[in-house]
Amino acid sequence: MLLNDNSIQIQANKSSHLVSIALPASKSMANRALIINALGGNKGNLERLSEARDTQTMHRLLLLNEPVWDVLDAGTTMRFLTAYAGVLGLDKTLTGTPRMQERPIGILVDALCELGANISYSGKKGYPPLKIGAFGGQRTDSLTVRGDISSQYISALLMIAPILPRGLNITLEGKIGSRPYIEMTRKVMERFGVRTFWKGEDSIEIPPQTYLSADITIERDWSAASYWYSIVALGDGTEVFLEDLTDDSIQGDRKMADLMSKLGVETVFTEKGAHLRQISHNSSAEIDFSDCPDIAQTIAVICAAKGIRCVMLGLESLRIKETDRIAALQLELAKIGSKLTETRNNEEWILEPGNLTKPESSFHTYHDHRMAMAFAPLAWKFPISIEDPSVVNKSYPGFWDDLKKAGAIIS
Ligand SMILES: O=C(O)C1=C[C@@H](OP(=O)(O)O)[C@@H](O)[C@H](O)C1
Ligand SMILES: C=C(OP(=O)(O)O)C(=O)O
Repeated sequence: MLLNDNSIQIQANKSSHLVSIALPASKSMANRALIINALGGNKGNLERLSEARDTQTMHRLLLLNEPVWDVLDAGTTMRFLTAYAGVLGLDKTLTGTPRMQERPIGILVDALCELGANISYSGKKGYPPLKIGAFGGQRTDSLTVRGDISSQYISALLMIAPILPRGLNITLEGKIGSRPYIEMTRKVMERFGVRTFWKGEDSIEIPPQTYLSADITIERDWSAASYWYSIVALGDGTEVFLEDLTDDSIQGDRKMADLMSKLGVETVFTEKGAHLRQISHNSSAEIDFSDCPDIAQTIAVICAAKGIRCVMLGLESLRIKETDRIAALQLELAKIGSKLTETRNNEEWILEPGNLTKPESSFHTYHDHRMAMAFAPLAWKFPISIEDPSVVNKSYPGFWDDLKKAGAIIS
């Protein structure tokens, strides 16, 4: 489907049926595999690379011998390429969308410069665009980095660490958010023959090592799966089979299956994938999203639409993603009568569901793929319209076509 319109109308067919969906591959896993494979001389074989724009951009830029790398709106691509170009001493300007230029990167740049990289800011200090130059040789083998802003800085440092002559010791300071993404990085590194070691709770040692060649199949995306849990939860009678989605995933968003067992969806894993079916749900929930920030929007909409009061914790990082996701949720949830209120300064938010009797039906997406996909399942409750549908291309370009397979009429 060509997606150039400013908005689409969606009306769901509510008859009971089973739909089988091939989710896109995980852009997080794919972007790690691409960087690591490049650091190892591109000897590995990566199967099922994600069609997500973030991954396509990473792939293209790594092959592109040009002075300017434009990552568009891809956070991992920006952070991972900064570390990659920084330690390889590539002469590059790294830039991105206006929003990317508001997403902080100072913690990573400071760490890389301490290590010996030559990186300066072309615009505002602490933010892209960045100008990268020659690597001045390794100046230290230990760094202390804040863990409470973005785990992507830590993943970026982890991946370049083994190629440093003296290796690296990274000590993390403060609360560590998105920890499963750090573990995903360690696991993908391990598939390429490189070992890293936790020294206590907050310190990781990476001895100097060589990345080996590896054949890797990228896992299906658990963050993308979350929208199908929502469709099953809201679409009484719709059952979904998610092909090749695995129980023993390296993705933290695998947690969706456990959370949804209390919020109205049962998961049965088979050799071929995951079967989702609606079950009864609790009337309230308390969920900490520190480990899985990308499914917060999906769950907020599910709770709002099913009348579940939800205490939401660990949402701090949402303010610096593709948009300020807390502000965006507050505005859009209000249209369906729900209130999201901050109760403890930056620590706890309460979602009070309203009733869906007179909902507004037109939703803004704020350049954020997850706003579009989190609100789309509401079409299984009432006809809706979603602004800027092509925003989904960042992680899930086939989303609207898959929705049609599930009986949605999209115009
Ligand atoms: O490393 C990754 O692949 C990601 C880490 C998370 O970001 P933060 O670490 O900034 O929370 C997540 O929100 C993002 O979608 C992908
Ligand atoms: C936050 C996200 O991505 P990134 O930070 O890589 O832009 C996301 O996909 O939800």
